[in-house]
Amino acid sequence: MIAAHSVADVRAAERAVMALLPPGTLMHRAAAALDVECARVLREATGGVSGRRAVVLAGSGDNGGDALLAAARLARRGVAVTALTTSEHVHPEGLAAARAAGVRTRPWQAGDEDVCAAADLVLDGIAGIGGRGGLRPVHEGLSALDGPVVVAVDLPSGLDADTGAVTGELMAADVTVTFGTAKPAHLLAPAAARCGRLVVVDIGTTDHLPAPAVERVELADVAARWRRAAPGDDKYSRGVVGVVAGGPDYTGAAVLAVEAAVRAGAGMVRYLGPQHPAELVRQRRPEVVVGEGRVQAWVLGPGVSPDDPEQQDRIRRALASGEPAVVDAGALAGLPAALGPHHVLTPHAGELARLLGAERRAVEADPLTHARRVHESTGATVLLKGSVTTVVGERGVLTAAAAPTWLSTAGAGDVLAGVLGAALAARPDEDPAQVAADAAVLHGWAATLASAGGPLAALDVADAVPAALTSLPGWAGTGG
Ligand SMILES: NC(=O)C1=CN([C@@H]2O[C@H](COP(=O)(O)OP(=O)(O)OC[C@H]3O[C@@H](n4cnc5c(N)ncnc54)[C@H](O)[C@@H]3O)[C@@H](O)[C@H]2O)[C@@H](O)CC1
Ligand SMILES: Nc1ncnc2c1ncn2[C@@H]1O[C@H](COP(=O)(O)OP(=O)(O)O)[C@@H](O)[C@H]1O
Ligand SMILES: [K+]
Repeated sequence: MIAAHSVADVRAAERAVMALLPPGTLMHRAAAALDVECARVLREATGGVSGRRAVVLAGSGDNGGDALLAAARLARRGVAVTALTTSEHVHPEGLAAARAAGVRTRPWQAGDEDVCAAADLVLDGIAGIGGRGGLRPVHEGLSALDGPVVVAVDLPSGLDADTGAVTGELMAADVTVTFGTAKPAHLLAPAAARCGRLVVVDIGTTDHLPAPAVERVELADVAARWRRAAPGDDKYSRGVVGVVAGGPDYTGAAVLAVEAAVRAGAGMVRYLGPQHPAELVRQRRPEVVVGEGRVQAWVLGPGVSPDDPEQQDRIRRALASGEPAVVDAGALAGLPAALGPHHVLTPHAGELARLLGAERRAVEADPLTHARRVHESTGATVLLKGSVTTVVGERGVLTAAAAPTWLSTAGAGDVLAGVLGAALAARPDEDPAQVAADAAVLHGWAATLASAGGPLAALDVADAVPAALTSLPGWAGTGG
């Protein structure tokens, strides 16, 4: 798990530690880590450090102070450093240290993108956790910078650290060096993709940080939590999944959701739907029972039309049953007023936008804020799909990343719904958001195996789930 803390919590932890240390200690720790990372990156990119050219961009806040102190250290290693200040007021001690070490310093001027482009490395210290709104117009040209390695101090300047919203131009980083803990923007879409490799540096604040605001679930976490079949189990205790999916138009969604639930370890799968998809489901998976009966969790909506009265009636009854449910695709169309955290809504950005009456583009620019809005207005757990999947539940925010981009293929969402249904049925007493994030991580890992770097078919993702489970790091050591 990678933990990220809110700006308010980071500032409080830094205040607590600073009260115990000589002034400037934390900034010097940050600068020392930046210096080491910049030297590493320069060596990787150019084969050396001394004699290489670096441009350091330094803004008005402490982020600029970190950058200037790092500039001084790099200059002492023999790097030719130019510091361009982007504000009239920059950290005085940092500026003095940089000048004393031989750094050339001057204010940023129009056209300085070219100076940056000619460098081996650019260190972005324009703004950190106090920044937002994207690069200022005068620096916007940096968004097209091509050539030098870019290292961001704390985060690419202009990102909103708490939400990961991208509301303007940014200079994407190859490496981001952050202090004390990750910030939500490092883990959330769309910001995470602009941060490059993330390096979290311990500056002594760890013991002063509360519970994280956002957690990224990793493969080892899934291995530790995924429910195994135990000697005392029978098919009912392992969890029966009821699938209401498919219709006259979308028969395949039923097959995909059912296949995924079976492969993810459901004790039994019941299918409810019209005759044609039911026949296809039976052909593909003779294990499935067609018809009503008791279930431990529901998968509702893949391939269901909003105008299909029989399927919509089954969905309504399932939502009112009190059992946990995955609420996907056609089940998102007419949500009842009474939803709870055991209902896991699984929209993609377009579906979430429709739920809110918002623009899809607005959701994509700030997925967390929009997912949170749906969680707050419905009471349901919200799993928003995308290159990073964001889960908002009662106890906080979880993310699943690292799915291959080839997963953006028709039917992949139906497979996720089935995997999640099996997990909810098997883990009835756990936080549904945690279960949902685990399912999304497993789904992404199964896609990685199915893809092997190339195109994949959604059904292959479902079929890769058992191998994905057994290849999780720590699976064997944790009872599998
Ligand atoms: N407090 C501490 O002791 C520590 C702070 N650290 C550094 O301090 C930073 C936070 O410092 P600050 O609170 O001064 O905040 P920033 O350094 O992020 O600066 C905020 C200022 O930047 C300007 N700004 C905001 N958005 C901008 C944009 N889009 N473009 C250009 N300028 C913009 C505004 O004038 C704002 O007041 C962290 O990101 C980290 O780099 C580190 O040194 C670790 C220890
Ligand atoms: N760019 C991407 N990189 C990685 N995974 C993605 C990307 N875009 C979408 N996904 C994942 O692919 C799946 C697509 O689901 P969905 O949009 O519901 O498709 P469908 O409705 O066709 O089944 C989701 O699990 C989503 O998180
Ligand atoms: K920065």
